[in-house]
Amino acid sequence: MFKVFVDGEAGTTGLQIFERLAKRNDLEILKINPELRKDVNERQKMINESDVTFLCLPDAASMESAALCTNPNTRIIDASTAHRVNPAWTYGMPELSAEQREAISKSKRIANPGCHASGFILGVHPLVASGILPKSANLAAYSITGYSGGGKKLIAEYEAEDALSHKAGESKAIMAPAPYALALAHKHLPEMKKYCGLENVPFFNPVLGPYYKGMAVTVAIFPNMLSKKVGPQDLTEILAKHYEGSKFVKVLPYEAAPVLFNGRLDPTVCNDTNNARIQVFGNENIMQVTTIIDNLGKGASGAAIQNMNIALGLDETIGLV
Ligand SMILES: NC(=O)C1=CN([C@@H]2O[C@H](COP(=O)(O)OP(=O)(O)OC[C@H]3O[C@@H](n4cnc5c(N)ncnc54)[C@H](OP(=O)(O)O)[C@@H]3O)[C@@H](O)[C@H]2O)C=CC1
Ligand SMILES: CC(=O)N[C@@H](CCC(=O)OP(=O)(O)O)C(=O)O
Repeated sequence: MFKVFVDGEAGTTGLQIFERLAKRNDLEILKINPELRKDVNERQKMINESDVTFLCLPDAASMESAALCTNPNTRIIDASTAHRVNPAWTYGMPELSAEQREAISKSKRIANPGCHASGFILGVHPLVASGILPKSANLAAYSITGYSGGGKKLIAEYEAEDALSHKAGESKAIMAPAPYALALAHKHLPEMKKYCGLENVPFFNPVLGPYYKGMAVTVAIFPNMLSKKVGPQDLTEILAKHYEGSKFVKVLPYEAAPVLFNGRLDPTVCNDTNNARIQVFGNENIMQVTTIIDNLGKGASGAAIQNMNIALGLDETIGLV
């Protein structure tokens, strides 16, 4: 039976991975003494005893843990930003291509994608790969996210007693959507650029909402960016062809007048699943590609489990909905 260790199991991502693993009877979960969970020697022992170790830690601690691994058979799946554009690691997005899936299945070092980056890349990569969107395109995107994306610290801020309570006529900054990363240097930009094959760093504006989880990443597409004249129906077909047969990525049909939640987009529709839903909106004069995921699902823990399944040669859907 494969042995699995979660380094950082007390954190937001770690806890979700741990909960998903606990339901499985095909794996043995290595448990660390909670009092020793930050002890380097104890972590080193667990990592080297495991067939798979998930790193659910801040970047510096992830790099430290990766360096502790000396067992050549241990596969490391890192949820942090530390190794995502490091060529010695495999980017954990099997939906990029058959080659990427194959690379993940053979890799001992897998970098799990960032949540915003997952939404962006799933929507943009197939358009670049098909040639319809040139690599030189200057893209602009925004992403609406729940506060769990910021881990324990942000959750505590949003869930502080009374933080989200609201009376009519009373304004509270925390109740309003909050754009951040305003220096336009968000930490997911390098992976977005690299794995979409873009020449230029995109404009990217994440917006934090006063709700726990769920994410919608939207990219603007102007006709003069494209290599030939196409409309939203054509972009939908390119995306649908790329994700044909995908277990988790669904491309919704194009509708000129989409049926949405009271006329609005619902960033929570993929919550508690490992699914991504992509839809193209607009008309032939201006379009947008929107990808919805659970930031803790396909944006973190779900993707990590999917990568583990592939790396262990198992059915990629085991333990995931
Ligand atoms: N939340 C999300 O949506 C996503 C998060 N990620 C990434 O996953 C990683 C974990 O994030 P998240 O779960 O949100 O963060 P949290 O802050 O919720 O959890 C991090 C955990 O790591 C523990 N930790 C910190 N330093 C060490 C150390 N030196 N040794 C052992 N444990 C340590 C913390 O301990 P303590 O409990 O004492 O604070 C905490 O339990 C980060 O790199 C994050 O960027 C990736 C995708 C999405
Ligand atoms: C709401 C919020 O703060 N979200 C985090 C991203 C969460 C994520 O994907 O994390 P890593 O790239 O660190 O793995 C952010 O935008 O920095």
